[in-house]
Amino acid sequence: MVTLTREACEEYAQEVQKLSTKLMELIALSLGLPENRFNGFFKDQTSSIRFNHYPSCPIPHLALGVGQHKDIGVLTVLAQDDVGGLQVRRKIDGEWISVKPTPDAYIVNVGQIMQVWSNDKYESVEHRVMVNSEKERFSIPFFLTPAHYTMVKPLEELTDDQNPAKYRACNWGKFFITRKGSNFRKLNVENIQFHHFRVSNIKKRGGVHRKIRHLTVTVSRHR
Ligand SMILES: O=C(O)CCC(=O)C(=O)O
Ligand SMILES: [Fe+2]
Repeated sequence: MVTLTREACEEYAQEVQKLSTKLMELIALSLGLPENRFNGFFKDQTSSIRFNHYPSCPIPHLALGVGQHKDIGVLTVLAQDDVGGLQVRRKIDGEWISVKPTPDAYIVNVGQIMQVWSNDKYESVEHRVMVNSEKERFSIPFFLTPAHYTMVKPLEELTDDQNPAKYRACNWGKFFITRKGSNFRKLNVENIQFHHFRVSNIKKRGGVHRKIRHLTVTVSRHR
């Protein structure tokens, strides 16, 4: 039995938000942008935290952990215990690769908004969670998402004639509401995705960009 107080959750949210701001500054620099380039998007951010509990199951492959998906936000900062179960999909062969839990480390997933902002320079990774046959598992993802009024589109500094925008603009608030409202209702229909806003028929020009899909960040935790 785990007891969480509101104060502990709020304090945790504030700290992980600060970490996310720092990560966004580093990502901005990695894209050749000013350190504070993303700050404005998060003034009225809609970020959220989820507390996941995965009970054990003697027949894990018949149990639903979390089905395959790509996170839709900007970044996900995931704290997990030492049980394991998170798997990422290797793009070249579609193989599911287990992410071994590293003590005192977060898993940072690139979300689809980051993919759009960077015009595919960063790429969101598909992942899923398998449950464990003996042990229950806990994880706490922090989903960094921008203000609801943000129009999500490739940053102008990262596009030009040689490298045109690969996505049309999309209002984050509307996208989120549409997705939430349709979730799990129509299992045979793909939920709204950012790739639906991809501009079709863009000719590939120039070289292949290096894709950055998955980061592991080690942080010291206050005990
Ligand atoms: O529990 C995990 O390791 C990941 C959960 C997840 O992918 C999600 O909540 O989006
Ligand atoms: Fe996820």
